[in-house]
Amino acid sequence: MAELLDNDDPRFAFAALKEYAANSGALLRSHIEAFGFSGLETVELDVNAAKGLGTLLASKRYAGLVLDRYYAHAAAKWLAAHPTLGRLTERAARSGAVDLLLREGDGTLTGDDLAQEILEDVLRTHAPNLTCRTALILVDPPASDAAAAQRERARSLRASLRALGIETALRVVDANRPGISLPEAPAAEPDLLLNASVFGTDAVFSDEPLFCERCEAAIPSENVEPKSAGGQRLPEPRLLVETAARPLRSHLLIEARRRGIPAVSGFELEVARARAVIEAFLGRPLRNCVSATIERDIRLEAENIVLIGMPGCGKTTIGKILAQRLMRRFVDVDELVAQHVGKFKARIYREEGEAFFREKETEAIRTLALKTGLIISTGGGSCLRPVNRALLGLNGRFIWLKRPLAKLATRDRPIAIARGVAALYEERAPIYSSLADRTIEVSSIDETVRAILGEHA
Ligand SMILES: Nc1ncnc2c1ncn2[C@@H]1O[C@H](COP(=O)(O)OP(=O)(O)OP(=O)(O)O)[C@@H](O)[C@H]1O
Ligand SMILES: O=C(O)C1=C[C@@H](O)[C@@H](O)[C@H](O)C1
Ligand SMILES: [Mg+2]
Repeated sequence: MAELLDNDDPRFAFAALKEYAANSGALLRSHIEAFGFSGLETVELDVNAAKGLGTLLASKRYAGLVLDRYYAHAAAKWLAAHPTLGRLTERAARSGAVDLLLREGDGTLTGDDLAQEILEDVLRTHAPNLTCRTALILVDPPASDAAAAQRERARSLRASLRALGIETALRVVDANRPGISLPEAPAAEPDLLLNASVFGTDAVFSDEPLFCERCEAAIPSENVEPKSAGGQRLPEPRLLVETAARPLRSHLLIEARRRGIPAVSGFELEVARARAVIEAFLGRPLRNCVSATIERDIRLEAENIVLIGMPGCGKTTIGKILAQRLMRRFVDVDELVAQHVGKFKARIYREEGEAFFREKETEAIRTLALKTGLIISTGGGSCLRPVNRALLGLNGRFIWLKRPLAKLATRDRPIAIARGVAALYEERAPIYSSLADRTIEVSSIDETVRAILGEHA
Protein backbone atom coordinates (compact mmCIF):
# COMPACT_ATOMS: atom_id res chain seq x y z
CA MET A 1 0.00 0.00 0.00
CA ALA A 2 2.73 2.43 1.06
CA GLU A 3 4.64 1.88 -2.21
CA LEU A 4 1.50 2.30 -4.26
CA LEU A 5 0.86 5.73 -2.83
CA ASP A 6 4.45 6.83 -2.47
CA ASN A 7 5.01 10.34 -3.59
CA ASP A 8 8.79 10.88 -3.80
CA ASP A 9 8.44 14.13 -5.61
CA PRO A 10 7.14 16.62 -3.02
CA ARG A 11 4.61 18.12 -5.34
CA PHE A 12 1.90 18.13 -2.70
CA ALA A 13 1.78 20.21 0.44
CA PHE A 14 -0.29 20.81 3.51
CA ALA A 15 -0.67 24.44 4.52
CA ALA A 16 -0.89 24.38 8.30
CA LEU A 17 -1.58 27.05 10.83
CA LYS A 18 1.78 27.45 12.60
CA GLU A 19 0.27 27.94 16.06
CA TYR A 20 -1.90 24.85 15.80
CA ALA A 21 0.35 22.61 13.71
CA ALA A 22 0.59 20.18 16.62
CA ASN A 23 -3.16 19.55 16.80
CA SER A 24 -5.62 20.20 14.00
CA GLY A 25 -3.06 20.15 11.21
CA ALA A 26 -1.16 17.21 12.61
CA LEU A 27 -4.35 15.18 12.88
CA LEU A 28 -5.33 15.47 9.21
CA ARG A 29 -1.75 14.93 8.16
CA SER A 30 -1.41 11.80 10.28
CA HIS A 31 -4.62 10.41 8.74
CA ILE A 32 -3.27 11.11 5.25
CA GLU A 33 -0.07 9.26 6.14
CA ALA A 34 -2.00 6.39 7.70
CA PHE A 35 -3.49 5.75 4.25
CA GLY A 36 0.10 5.25 3.05
CA PHE A 37 0.48 8.57 1.28
CA SER A 38 3.93 9.90 2.10
CA GLY A 39 5.94 12.89 1.03
CA LEU A 40 3.37 15.53 1.84
CA GLU A 41 5.29 18.72 2.65
CA THR A 42 4.10 20.96 5.43
CA VAL A 43 4.06 24.69 4.81
CA GLU A 44 3.51 26.60 8.03
CA LEU A 45 1.53 29.79 7.66
CA ASP A 46 0.99 32.72 9.94
CA VAL A 47 -2.22 33.21 11.90
CA ASN A 48 -2.69 36.28 9.70
CA ALA A 49 -3.67 34.67 6.38
CA ALA A 50 -2.73 37.80 4.42
CA LYS A 51 0.93 37.23 5.37
CA GLY A 52 1.79 34.06 3.51
CA LEU A 53 -1.23 32.47 1.90
CA GLY A 54 -1.22 34.69 -1.24
CA THR A 55 2.48 33.98 -1.86
CA LEU A 56 1.90 30.25 -1.48
CA LEU A 57 -1.09 30.27 -3.85
CA ALA A 58 0.70 32.42 -6.43
CA SER A 59 3.80 30.17 -6.48
CA LYS A 60 3.70 27.29 -8.94
CA ARG A 61 5.67 24.98 -6.68
CA TYR A 62 2.93 22.47 -5.87
CA ALA A 63 0.62 20.33 -7.96
CA GLY A 64 -1.79 20.11 -5.07
CA LEU A 65 -2.37 21.81 -1.74
CA VAL A 66 -4.53 20.87 1.19
CA LEU A 67 -5.35 23.74 3.52
CA ASP A 68 -6.04 23.88 7.22
CA ARG A 69 -9.73 24.87 7.48
CA TYR A 70 -8.54 28.03 9.17
CA TYR A 71 -7.55 29.41 5.73
CA ALA A 72 -10.56 28.13 3.82
CA HIS A 73 -12.34 31.46 3.51
CA ALA A 74 -9.22 33.52 2.89
CA ALA A 75 -8.22 31.09 0.11
CA ALA A 76 -11.66 31.34 -1.52
CA LYS A 77 -11.47 35.14 -1.43
CA TRP A 78 -7.95 35.08 -2.89
CA LEU A 79 -9.03 32.87 -5.80
CA ALA A 80 -12.06 35.05 -6.48
CA ALA A 81 -9.78 38.11 -6.53
CA HIS A 82 -7.23 36.50 -8.90
CA PRO A 83 -9.29 35.00 -11.74
CA THR A 84 -6.27 34.66 -14.01
CA LEU A 85 -4.52 32.42 -11.46
CA GLY A 86 -7.36 30.20 -10.41
CA ARG A 87 -11.04 29.40 -10.08
CA LEU A 88 -13.49 27.98 -7.57
CA THR A 89 -15.61 24.89 -8.13
CA GLU A 90 -19.34 25.50 -7.96
CA ARG A 91 -19.43 23.96 -4.49
CA ALA A 92 -16.57 26.12 -3.20
CA ALA A 93 -18.17 29.24 -4.66
CA ARG A 94 -21.40 28.34 -2.87
CA SER A 95 -19.73 27.70 0.49
CA GLY A 96 -17.19 30.51 0.09
CA ALA A 97 -14.48 28.14 1.33
CA VAL A 98 -11.58 26.23 -0.20
CA ASP A 99 -9.64 23.45 1.55
CA LEU A 100 -8.09 21.75 -1.50
CA LEU A 101 -6.32 23.24 -4.52
CA LEU A 102 -5.28 21.33 -7.63
CA ARG A 103 -3.10 22.66 -10.41
CA GLU A 104 -4.55 22.40 -13.90
CA GLY A 105 -2.55 21.75 -17.08
CA ASP A 106 -2.44 25.49 -17.84
CA GLY A 107 -0.85 26.21 -14.42
CA THR A 108 -3.96 27.74 -12.82
CA LEU A 109 -5.45 26.44 -9.54
CA THR A 110 -8.88 24.99 -8.95
CA GLY A 111 -10.11 25.37 -5.39
CA ASP A 112 -12.64 22.94 -3.96
CA ASP A 113 -14.29 22.50 -0.58
CA LEU A 114 -13.75 18.84 0.32
CA ALA A 115 -15.12 19.08 3.85
CA GLN A 116 -18.32 20.43 2.34
CA GLU A 117 -18.45 17.64 -0.25
CA ILE A 118 -18.18 15.04 2.50
CA LEU A 119 -20.82 16.72 4.60
CA GLU A 120 -23.18 16.92 1.64
CA ASP A 121 -22.62 13.19 1.01
CA VAL A 122 -23.54 12.43 4.62
CA LEU A 123 -26.66 14.57 4.41
CA ARG A 124 -27.72 13.04 1.11
CA THR A 125 -27.34 9.56 2.63
CA HIS A 126 -29.56 10.49 5.55
CA ALA A 127 -31.93 12.78 3.60
CA PRO A 128 -34.80 10.25 3.44
CA ASN A 129 -34.99 10.38 7.26
CA LEU A 130 -35.07 14.15 7.44
CA THR A 131 -38.79 14.72 7.26
CA CYS A 132 -39.18 18.42 8.09
CA ARG A 133 -35.86 19.33 6.49
CA THR A 134 -34.85 21.86 9.08
CA ALA A 135 -31.48 22.17 10.78
CA LEU A 136 -30.05 23.84 13.81
CA ILE A 137 -26.38 24.81 13.66
CA LEU A 138 -24.54 25.34 16.93
CA VAL A 139 -21.70 27.84 16.85
CA ASP A 140 -19.42 29.37 19.47
CA PRO A 141 -19.57 32.98 20.56
CA PRO A 142 -17.27 35.16 18.45
CA ALA A 143 -14.61 35.38 21.13
CA SER A 144 -11.52 33.87 19.52
CA ASP A 145 -9.88 33.38 16.14
CA ALA A 146 -10.94 29.76 16.17
CA ALA A 147 -14.53 30.75 16.95
CA ALA A 148 -14.48 33.28 14.11
CA ALA A 149 -13.28 30.55 11.72
CA GLN A 150 -16.04 28.27 12.97
CA ARG A 151 -18.65 30.94 12.39
CA GLU A 152 -17.40 31.30 8.81
CA ARG A 153 -17.73 27.54 8.58
CA ALA A 154 -21.28 27.77 9.87
CA ARG A 155 -22.08 30.23 7.09
CA SER A 156 -20.71 27.72 4.56
CA LEU A 157 -22.76 24.96 6.11
CA ARG A 158 -25.90 27.05 5.81
CA ALA A 159 -25.24 27.67 2.13
CA SER A 160 -24.82 23.95 1.49
CA LEU A 161 -27.88 23.03 3.48
CA ARG A 162 -29.91 25.61 1.60
CA ALA A 163 -28.74 24.06 -1.67
CA LEU A 164 -30.02 20.70 -0.40
CA GLY A 165 -33.38 22.28 0.48
CA ILE A 166 -32.77 22.27 4.24
CA GLU A 167 -33.77 25.39 6.17
CA THR A 168 -31.36 26.40 8.92
CA ALA A 169 -31.23 28.41 12.08
CA LEU A 170 -28.12 29.33 14.01
CA ARG A 171 -27.83 29.02 17.74
CA VAL A 172 -24.88 30.44 19.60
CA VAL A 173 -23.85 28.28 22.52
CA ASP A 174 -21.26 29.10 25.08
CA ALA A 175 -19.65 26.01 26.51
CA ASN A 176 -17.82 28.06 29.09
CA ARG A 177 -20.75 29.94 30.51
CA PRO A 178 -24.15 28.36 31.03
CA GLY A 179 -26.99 29.90 29.08
CA ILE A 180 -27.63 30.31 25.40
CA SER A 181 -28.10 33.48 23.41
CA LEU A 182 -30.36 33.30 20.40
CA PRO A 183 -29.48 35.71 17.62
CA GLU A 184 -32.14 34.11 15.44
CA ALA A 185 -35.19 32.07 16.23
CA PRO A 186 -34.24 28.38 16.06
CA ALA A 187 -36.20 25.98 13.93
CA ALA A 188 -38.94 24.50 16.09
CA GLU A 189 -38.23 20.81 15.57
CA PRO A 190 -35.00 20.54 13.62
CA ASP A 191 -34.28 17.26 11.86
CA LEU A 192 -30.60 17.88 11.87
CA LEU A 193 -28.39 19.14 14.65
CA LEU A 194 -25.10 20.35 13.25
CA ASN A 195 -22.60 20.98 16.00
CA ALA A 196 -19.94 23.36 14.70
CA SER A 197 -19.06 24.51 18.20
CA VAL A 198 -17.01 23.08 21.04
CA PHE A 199 -20.30 22.56 22.88
CA GLY A 200 -20.47 19.04 24.18
CA THR A 201 -16.94 18.36 23.07
CA ASP A 202 -14.91 20.05 25.73
CA ALA A 203 -15.35 18.00 28.82
CA VAL A 204 -12.53 19.86 30.46
CA PHE A 205 -14.39 23.17 30.32
CA SER A 206 -17.95 22.18 30.68
CA ASP A 207 -19.11 21.87 34.26
CA GLU A 208 -22.78 22.33 33.42
CA PRO A 209 -24.81 19.28 32.51
CA LEU A 210 -25.94 19.28 28.88
CA PHE A 211 -29.53 18.38 28.22
CA CYS A 212 -31.71 17.45 25.36
CA GLU A 213 -35.35 18.44 25.36
CA ARG A 214 -37.79 15.61 26.00
CA CYS A 215 -34.97 13.71 27.57
CA GLU A 216 -34.50 12.72 31.16
CA ALA A 217 -30.95 11.53 30.73
CA ALA A 218 -28.32 14.18 30.41
CA ILE A 219 -24.60 14.53 30.35
CA PRO A 220 -23.49 14.35 33.96
CA SER A 221 -21.34 16.95 35.58
CA GLU A 222 -18.92 16.08 38.37
CA ASN A 223 -20.69 13.82 40.79
CA VAL A 224 -24.18 14.95 39.81
CA GLU A 225 -26.47 12.27 38.46
CA PRO A 226 -28.42 13.22 35.34
CA LYS A 227 -31.58 15.20 35.93
CA SER A 228 -33.90 17.15 33.67
CA ALA A 229 -34.09 20.64 35.15
CA GLY A 230 -31.82 23.54 34.25
CA GLY A 231 -28.72 23.29 32.09
CA GLN A 232 -28.56 23.89 28.37
CA ARG A 233 -31.42 22.48 26.41
CA LEU A 234 -31.19 21.23 22.88
CA PRO A 235 -33.85 19.72 20.67
CA GLU A 236 -33.71 16.03 19.86
CA PRO A 237 -32.71 15.65 16.20
CA ARG A 238 -33.04 12.80 13.71
CA LEU A 239 -29.40 13.20 12.79
CA LEU A 240 -26.43 14.73 14.60
CA VAL A 241 -23.37 15.79 12.65
CA GLU A 242 -20.35 17.33 14.36
CA THR A 243 -17.47 19.19 12.77
CA ALA A 244 -14.85 19.23 15.56
CA ALA A 245 -12.44 16.34 15.00
CA ARG A 246 -11.61 16.00 18.69
CA PRO A 247 -12.61 14.27 20.85
CA LEU A 248 -13.37 11.07 18.93
CA ARG A 249 -16.93 11.31 20.21
CA SER A 250 -18.39 14.23 22.10
CA HIS A 251 -20.86 14.02 24.96
CA LEU A 252 -23.60 14.96 22.52
CA LEU A 253 -22.58 12.21 20.13
CA ILE A 254 -22.41 9.56 22.85
CA GLU A 255 -25.82 10.62 24.09
CA ALA A 256 -27.31 10.62 20.57
CA ARG A 257 -25.98 7.13 19.84
CA ARG A 258 -27.16 5.86 23.20
CA ARG A 259 -30.66 6.89 22.17
CA GLY A 260 -30.39 5.40 18.68
CA ILE A 261 -30.09 8.73 16.86
CA PRO A 262 -27.72 8.43 13.88
CA ALA A 263 -24.66 10.54 14.56
CA VAL A 264 -21.58 11.32 12.50
CA SER A 265 -18.51 12.51 14.37
CA GLY A 266 -16.05 15.18 13.30
CA PHE A 267 -13.35 12.52 13.58
CA GLU A 268 -15.10 10.36 10.97
CA LEU A 269 -15.52 13.36 8.68
CA GLU A 270 -11.81 14.18 9.08
CA VAL A 271 -10.75 10.63 8.16
CA ALA A 272 -13.04 10.79 5.12
CA ARG A 273 -11.43 14.13 4.19
CA ALA A 274 -7.93 12.59 4.41
CA ARG A 275 -9.03 9.87 2.02
CA ALA A 276 -10.64 12.40 -0.34
CA VAL A 277 -7.45 14.51 -0.35
CA ILE A 278 -5.38 11.51 -1.47
CA GLU A 279 -7.91 10.55 -4.12
CA ALA A 280 -7.86 14.11 -5.45
CA PHE A 281 -4.04 14.18 -5.51
CA LEU A 282 -3.78 10.77 -7.18
CA GLY A 283 -6.68 11.46 -9.52
CA ARG A 284 -8.22 8.05 -8.78
CA PRO A 285 -10.37 6.50 -6.06
CA LEU A 286 -8.80 4.28 -3.39
CA ARG A 287 -10.20 0.78 -3.30
CA ASN A 288 -13.10 0.61 -0.85
CA CYS A 289 -12.03 -2.58 0.90
CA VAL A 290 -8.54 -1.20 1.50
CA SER A 291 -9.70 2.14 2.82
CA ALA A 292 -12.35 0.59 5.06
CA THR A 293 -9.60 -1.40 6.78
CA ILE A 294 -7.37 1.65 7.08
CA GLU A 295 -10.21 3.80 8.43
CA ARG A 296 -10.86 1.16 11.09
CA ASP A 297 -7.15 1.04 11.95
CA ILE A 298 -7.01 4.83 12.25
CA ARG A 299 -9.88 4.73 14.73
CA LEU A 300 -8.37 1.85 16.70
CA GLU A 301 -5.00 3.61 16.87
CA ALA A 302 -6.56 6.86 18.05
CA GLU A 303 -8.85 5.32 20.64
CA ASN A 304 -7.68 4.92 24.20
CA ILE A 305 -8.13 1.39 25.49
CA VAL A 306 -9.68 1.76 28.93
CA LEU A 307 -9.48 -1.31 31.15
CA ILE A 308 -12.20 -1.50 33.78
CA GLY A 309 -13.17 -4.10 36.35
CA MET A 310 -13.11 -5.15 39.96
CA PRO A 311 -10.13 -4.35 42.17
CA GLY A 312 -7.47 -6.99 41.68
CA CYS A 313 -8.86 -8.31 38.37
CA GLY A 314 -5.62 -7.55 36.50
CA LYS A 315 -6.14 -4.13 34.91
CA THR A 316 -2.62 -2.92 35.72
CA THR A 317 -0.91 -6.20 34.86
CA ILE A 318 -2.74 -6.66 31.55
CA GLY A 319 -2.55 -2.94 30.66
CA LYS A 320 1.24 -2.88 30.90
CA ILE A 321 1.60 -5.90 28.62
CA LEU A 322 -0.92 -4.52 26.12
CA ALA A 323 0.97 -1.25 25.96
CA GLN A 324 4.23 -3.09 25.22
CA ARG A 325 2.67 -5.24 22.52
CA LEU A 326 0.88 -2.33 20.84
CA MET A 327 3.78 0.09 21.41
CA ARG A 328 1.43 2.49 23.12
CA ARG A 329 1.80 4.70 26.19
CA PHE A 330 0.57 3.11 29.41
CA VAL A 331 -1.19 5.13 32.11
CA ASP A 332 -2.46 3.77 35.41
CA VAL A 333 -5.06 6.03 37.03
CA ASP A 334 -4.09 4.89 40.56
CA GLU A 335 -0.44 5.59 39.78
CA LEU A 336 -1.32 9.02 38.39
CA VAL A 337 -3.23 9.90 41.57
CA ALA A 338 -0.29 8.72 43.68
CA GLN A 339 2.09 10.87 41.63
CA HIS A 340 -0.15 13.96 41.83
CA VAL A 341 -0.64 13.60 45.59
CA GLY A 342 2.92 12.44 46.28
CA LYS A 343 1.89 9.45 48.41
CA PHE A 344 1.27 5.77 47.81
CA LYS A 345 -2.37 4.80 47.19
CA ALA A 346 -2.83 3.01 50.51
CA ARG A 347 -1.36 5.97 52.41
CA ILE A 348 -3.70 8.44 50.69
CA TYR A 349 -6.61 6.30 51.90
CA ARG A 350 -5.29 6.05 55.40
CA GLU A 351 -4.36 9.70 55.84
CA GLU A 352 -6.85 11.57 53.62
CA GLY A 353 -9.82 9.24 53.25
CA GLU A 354 -11.84 7.98 50.29
CA ALA A 355 -13.57 11.29 49.41
CA PHE A 356 -10.19 12.97 48.92
CA PHE A 357 -8.97 10.04 46.80
CA ARG A 358 -12.09 10.23 44.59
CA GLU A 359 -11.57 13.98 43.98
CA LYS A 360 -7.96 13.36 42.97
CA GLU A 361 -9.04 10.42 40.81
CA THR A 362 -11.44 12.65 38.84
CA GLU A 363 -8.71 15.28 38.45
CA ALA A 364 -6.35 12.63 37.09
CA ILE A 365 -8.96 11.28 34.68
CA ARG A 366 -9.70 14.81 33.45
CA THR A 367 -6.07 15.14 32.35
CA LEU A 368 -6.40 11.96 30.25
CA ALA A 369 -9.80 12.52 28.64
CA LEU A 370 -8.70 14.28 25.47
CA LYS A 371 -5.49 12.30 24.94
CA THR A 372 -5.40 9.60 22.29
CA GLY A 373 -3.77 6.23 21.74
CA LEU A 374 -3.28 5.44 25.43
CA ILE A 375 -3.70 2.20 27.30
CA ILE A 376 -5.47 3.30 30.49
CA SER A 377 -5.77 1.01 33.49
CA THR A 378 -8.40 2.47 35.76
CA GLY A 379 -8.72 1.96 39.49
CA GLY A 380 -11.40 -0.49 40.55
CA GLY A 381 -13.68 2.40 41.55
CA SER A 382 -12.89 4.83 38.71
CA CYS A 383 -16.15 4.07 36.92
CA LEU A 384 -18.36 4.87 39.91
CA ARG A 385 -18.62 8.60 39.25
CA PRO A 386 -20.69 9.50 36.18
CA VAL A 387 -18.27 12.29 35.30
CA ASN A 388 -15.35 9.83 35.20
CA ARG A 389 -17.28 7.54 32.87
CA ALA A 390 -18.18 10.48 30.62
CA LEU A 391 -14.60 11.74 30.50
CA LEU A 392 -13.06 8.33 29.80
CA GLY A 393 -15.66 7.67 27.07
CA LEU A 394 -14.76 10.74 24.99
CA ASN A 395 -11.74 9.10 23.38
CA GLY A 396 -11.86 5.66 24.95
CA ARG A 397 -13.25 2.20 24.43
CA PHE A 398 -14.01 0.27 27.59
CA ILE A 399 -12.86 -3.29 28.08
CA TRP A 400 -14.24 -5.02 31.14
CA LEU A 401 -11.86 -7.61 32.57
CA LYS A 402 -14.18 -10.07 34.25
CA ARG A 403 -12.37 -12.38 36.62
CA PRO A 404 -13.95 -14.93 38.97
CA LEU A 405 -14.43 -13.31 42.39
CA ALA A 406 -12.50 -16.07 44.16
CA LYS A 407 -9.42 -15.18 42.11
CA LEU A 408 -9.43 -11.43 42.79
CA ALA A 409 -6.43 -10.13 44.66
CA THR A 410 -7.38 -8.26 47.86
CA ARG A 411 -3.98 -7.56 49.38
CA ASP A 412 -3.42 -3.78 49.81
CA ARG A 413 -6.96 -3.13 48.58
CA PRO A 414 -8.70 -1.47 51.52
CA ILE A 415 -12.10 -1.06 49.89
CA ALA A 416 -12.31 -4.67 48.76
CA ILE A 417 -11.35 -5.79 52.26
CA ALA A 418 -13.67 -3.39 54.09
CA ARG A 419 -16.79 -3.97 52.00
CA GLY A 420 -16.21 -7.52 50.84
CA VAL A 421 -15.65 -8.54 47.25
CA ALA A 422 -19.13 -10.02 46.73
CA ALA A 423 -20.94 -6.87 47.92
CA LEU A 424 -18.67 -4.69 45.78
CA TYR A 425 -19.36 -6.86 42.75
CA GLU A 426 -23.12 -6.63 43.21
CA GLU A 427 -22.89 -2.84 43.33
CA ARG A 428 -20.43 -2.45 40.44
CA ALA A 429 -21.18 -5.22 37.95
CA PRO A 430 -24.15 -3.31 36.41
CA ILE A 431 -21.90 -0.26 35.87
CA TYR A 432 -19.06 -2.26 34.29
CA SER A 433 -21.53 -4.17 32.18
CA SER A 434 -23.39 -1.14 30.81
CA LEU A 435 -20.14 0.67 30.10
CA ALA A 436 -18.24 -2.19 28.47
CA ASP A 437 -17.70 -2.10 24.72
CA ARG A 438 -16.13 -5.52 25.18
CA THR A 439 -16.15 -7.99 28.02
CA ILE A 440 -13.21 -10.34 28.36
CA GLU A 441 -13.47 -13.36 30.63
CA VAL A 442 -10.06 -13.34 32.29
CA SER A 443 -8.11 -16.56 32.01
CA SER A 444 -4.31 -16.74 32.11
CA ILE A 445 -2.50 -13.43 31.62
CA ASP A 446 -1.24 -14.51 28.22
CA GLU A 447 -4.61 -15.70 26.93
CA THR A 448 -6.34 -12.60 28.21
CA VAL A 449 -3.86 -10.35 26.40
CA ARG A 450 -4.31 -12.41 23.25
CA ALA A 451 -8.10 -12.10 23.45
CA ILE A 452 -7.87 -8.32 23.68
CA LEU A 453 -5.32 -8.10 20.90
CA GLY A 454 -7.46 -10.19 18.57
CA GLU A 455 -9.19 -7.07 17.34
CA HIS A 456 -5.91 -5.26 16.68
CA ALA A 457 -4.21 -8.12 14.84
N1 LIG B 1 -4.95 -13.29 34.41
C1 LIG B 1 -4.29 -13.41 35.56
N2 LIG B 1 -3.96 -14.63 36.04
C2 LIG B 1 -3.32 -14.76 37.21
N3 LIG B 1 -2.92 -13.72 37.98
C3 LIG B 1 -3.21 -12.49 37.56
C4 LIG B 1 -3.91 -12.26 36.33
N4 LIG B 1 -4.06 -10.92 36.16
C5 LIG B 1 -3.49 -10.35 37.24
N5 LIG B 1 -2.98 -11.27 38.06
C6 LIG B 1 -2.35 -11.00 39.36
O1 LIG B 1 -3.37 -10.44 40.19
C7 LIG B 1 -2.87 -9.42 41.02
C8 LIG B 1 -3.67 -8.14 40.82
O2 LIG B 1 -3.45 -7.64 39.54
P1 LIG B 1 -3.49 -6.10 39.20
O3 LIG B 1 -2.75 -5.32 40.22
O4 LIG B 1 -3.07 -5.97 37.79
O5 LIG B 1 -5.05 -5.82 39.38
P2 LIG B 1 -5.84 -4.45 39.18
O6 LIG B 1 -7.09 -4.76 38.47
O7 LIG B 1 -4.94 -3.45 38.56
O8 LIG B 1 -6.19 -4.02 40.68
P3 LIG B 1 -6.63 -2.55 41.23
O9 LIG B 1 -8.05 -2.33 40.88
O10 LIG B 1 -6.46 -2.66 42.70
O11 LIG B 1 -5.72 -1.56 40.62
C9 LIG B 1 -1.39 -9.29 40.66
O12 LIG B 1 -0.66 -10.01 41.61
C10 LIG B 1 -1.27 -9.94 39.30
O13 LIG B 1 -0.01 -10.49 39.09
O1 LIG C 1 -12.15 -0.50 44.06
C1 LIG C 1 -11.89 0.63 44.48
O2 LIG C 1 -12.77 1.41 44.87
C2 LIG C 1 -10.50 1.07 44.45
C3 LIG C 1 -9.55 0.34 43.74
C4 LIG C 1 -8.15 0.75 43.62
O3 LIG C 1 -7.69 0.48 42.33
C5 LIG C 1 -7.95 2.21 43.96
O4 LIG C 1 -8.38 3.03 42.90
C6 LIG C 1 -8.65 2.60 45.22
O5 LIG C 1 -8.09 1.86 46.25
C7 LIG C 1 -10.17 2.33 45.10
MG1 LIG D 1 -4.34 -1.50 39.18
